[in-house]
Amino acid sequence: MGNNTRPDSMERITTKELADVFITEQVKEIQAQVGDKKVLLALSGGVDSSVVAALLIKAIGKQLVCVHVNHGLLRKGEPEQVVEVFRNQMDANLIYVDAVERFLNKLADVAEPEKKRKIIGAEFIRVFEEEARKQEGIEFLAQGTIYPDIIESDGVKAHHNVGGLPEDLKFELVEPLKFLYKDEVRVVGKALGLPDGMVYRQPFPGPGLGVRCLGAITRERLEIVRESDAILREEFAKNGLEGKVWQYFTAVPDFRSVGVSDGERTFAYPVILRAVNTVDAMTATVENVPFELLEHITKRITHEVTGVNRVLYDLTPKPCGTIEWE
Ligand SMILES: Nc1ncnc2c1ncn2[C@@H]1O[C@H](COP(=O)(O)OP(=O)(O)OP(=O)(O)O)[C@@H](O)[C@H]1O
Repeated sequence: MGNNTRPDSMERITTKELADVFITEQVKEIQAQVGDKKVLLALSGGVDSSVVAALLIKAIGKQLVCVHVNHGLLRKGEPEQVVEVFRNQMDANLIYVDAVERFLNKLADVAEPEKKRKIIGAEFIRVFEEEARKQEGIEFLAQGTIYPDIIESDGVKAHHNVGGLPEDLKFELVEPLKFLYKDEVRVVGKALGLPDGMVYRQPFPGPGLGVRCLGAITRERLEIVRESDAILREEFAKNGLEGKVWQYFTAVPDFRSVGVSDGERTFAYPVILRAVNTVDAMTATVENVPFELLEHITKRITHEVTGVNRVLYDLTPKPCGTIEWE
């Protein structure tokens, strides 16, 4: 597994120049490690795996096989962005797996949050394993392990990422970011030419929108979560809150309430807005979003998203709430 301690001499990567030096070094190391063999990577479109992908494309081009799984729980526009950036712009070897039906069928009628998370995690490994078995001659698995992942696991565990693959698919690991902190990963990503929307993306839970579509997931409510989240993100970006607020999203409960629209009774879902700031995710405070902006977002969501008749703003800090609802 190699050494897992960041060398004391390693300078913090804060500028493009430092990032370029890191990239040049890593390209050489990756080429030396991999030779002419093939490398597999699960590419979520999140910062870590995207930066690993861009680095490996630079080092070994089409010897890298990226697998992106659309499990139906990604944010609006995300799968399309992965295809656009990696397949169209970087000419990567990208396998796009449409597994939406498969995941949603498995999740039907499952309301318990931990059970939902387990199903999503297990199904992800199964889909990834199937794709891995279709490939010939893979010898390496690239992972977006970063230094906090190693610190959190005391350097003992190889990593949380695509752990869980069966024994016969235990490839040698390629982990070029394993000594970097998140801010350094972003600087490297920018130097590699990844779009800002990818490099500065806010944290997104592994099970995706699945834990924001509260209770048993339905296609109707999942669409409400996705569309309302897109409106919230658009408005935060327009109003200078993107990059300022640590995390913001919408959640949709599994009950409806009575409302009125054009003189007619409605019976529709509420959308909960959440916007929080934190340093270490152990505690969090609620962002003081201007009231007029909350009103504007409420108006847009209730007018533009079908099946919604109320919008609520979650004022709960952590503790006693958690950041996510499930
Ligand atoms: N939909 C997906 N398609 C392909 N790979 C995925 C997908 N979701 C997660 N992964 C893989 O699992 C890893 C861990 O996912 P997790 O959601 O915990 O994000 P992370 O550790 O913040 O990494 P990232 O920033 O790359 O998303 C990712 O780095 C990626 O390799």
